[in-house]
Amino acid sequence: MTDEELHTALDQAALWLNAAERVCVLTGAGVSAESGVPTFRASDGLWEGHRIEDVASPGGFERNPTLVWNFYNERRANVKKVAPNPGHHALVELEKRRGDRFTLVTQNVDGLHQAAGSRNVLEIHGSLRRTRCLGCGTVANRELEPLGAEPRCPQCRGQLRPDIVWFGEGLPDDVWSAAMDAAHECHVLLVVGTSAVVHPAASLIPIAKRGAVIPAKVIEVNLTSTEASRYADVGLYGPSGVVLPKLVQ
Ligand SMILES: CC(C)NC(=O)[C@H](Cc1c[nH]c2ccccc12)NC(=O)[C@H](CCCC/N=C(/NCCC(=O)O)S[C@H]1O[C@H](COP(=O)(O)OP(=O)(O)OC[C@H]2O[C@@H](n3cnc4c(N)ncnc43)[C@H](O)[C@@H]2O)[C@@H](O)[C@H]1O)NC(=O)OCc1ccccc1
Ligand SMILES: [Zn+2]
Repeated sequence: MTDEELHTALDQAALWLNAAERVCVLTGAGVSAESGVPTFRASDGLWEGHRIEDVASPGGFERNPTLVWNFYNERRANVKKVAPNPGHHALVELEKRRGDRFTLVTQNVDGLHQAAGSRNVLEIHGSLRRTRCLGCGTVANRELEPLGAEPRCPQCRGQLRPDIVWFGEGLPDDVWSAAMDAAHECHVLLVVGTSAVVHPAASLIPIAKRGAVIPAKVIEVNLTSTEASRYADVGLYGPSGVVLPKLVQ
């Protein structure tokens, strides 16, 4: 996208954003790429030669919990080394201007939105920072402290798993229904750094497009066109760490 084209698209997007009463944002791995968190696509969906769907799945955990915990401990250790980027901070600024008429729905489990200062964040795929006990069900915030290959529950010594939504698992009802409501009621949906391939997360885009009262304006921010592009009213193609600060300035 030429600078001229990006400039024109930014003007249009800013107009819709400023006119919108309710704003919803959907983010994916791309918003954290400039912080040094690898995206799924960047690794061709593979980790150490394993298809991510195999590692990030209940079956994978049953077969080899140590392998799965190594996968997540490696990602926890990496997130501990990185910081939010200007894209995360721009979304914090956007929320400040909107207060409770702003909802940030993220597919990311890295917690970088909250680390940047975002408040109304819906983690529809869970978080690297939480564990869930398969014995007593306790969900605990363990931040990014090292957890070892097979962590046990401090309460009941039960087996712990990451509090993350794996492939083939349903999303947490309360968080998912809040996300659907936010998409349904928004006037602008900002879709940032997602390939929009994974479901049901990607279905938030057509939900917003249908809209409760009026169809939402969909603004896509990505390095390239995606499965979401057919719903986009305007596309801002460039690194989100560069484009988002321009959009909210
Ligand atoms: C692969 C896909 C086709 N498969 C699915 O969607 C499956 C199956 C399925 C269900 N319904 C369907 C309908 C159609 C087809 C398939 C399905 N869905 C499920 O299994 C879901 C669960 C899905 C959630 C899985 N967990 C994740 N994450 C946590 C784990 C973990 O993280 O370890 S999904 C995970 O992958 C997805 C990766 O996508 P992105 O984040 O978009 O990242 P990606 O790398 O793909 O793209 C990055 C983008 O950024 C851009 N980019 C890069 N750098 C930048 C930059 N600098 N700036 C801007 N943009 C940038 C790139 O261009 C690119 O576009 C995210 O959602 C992420 O959270 N569960 C379920 O259906 O359960 C049933 C059920 C229902 C009810 C009750 C019981 C059971
Ligand atoms: Zn327990």
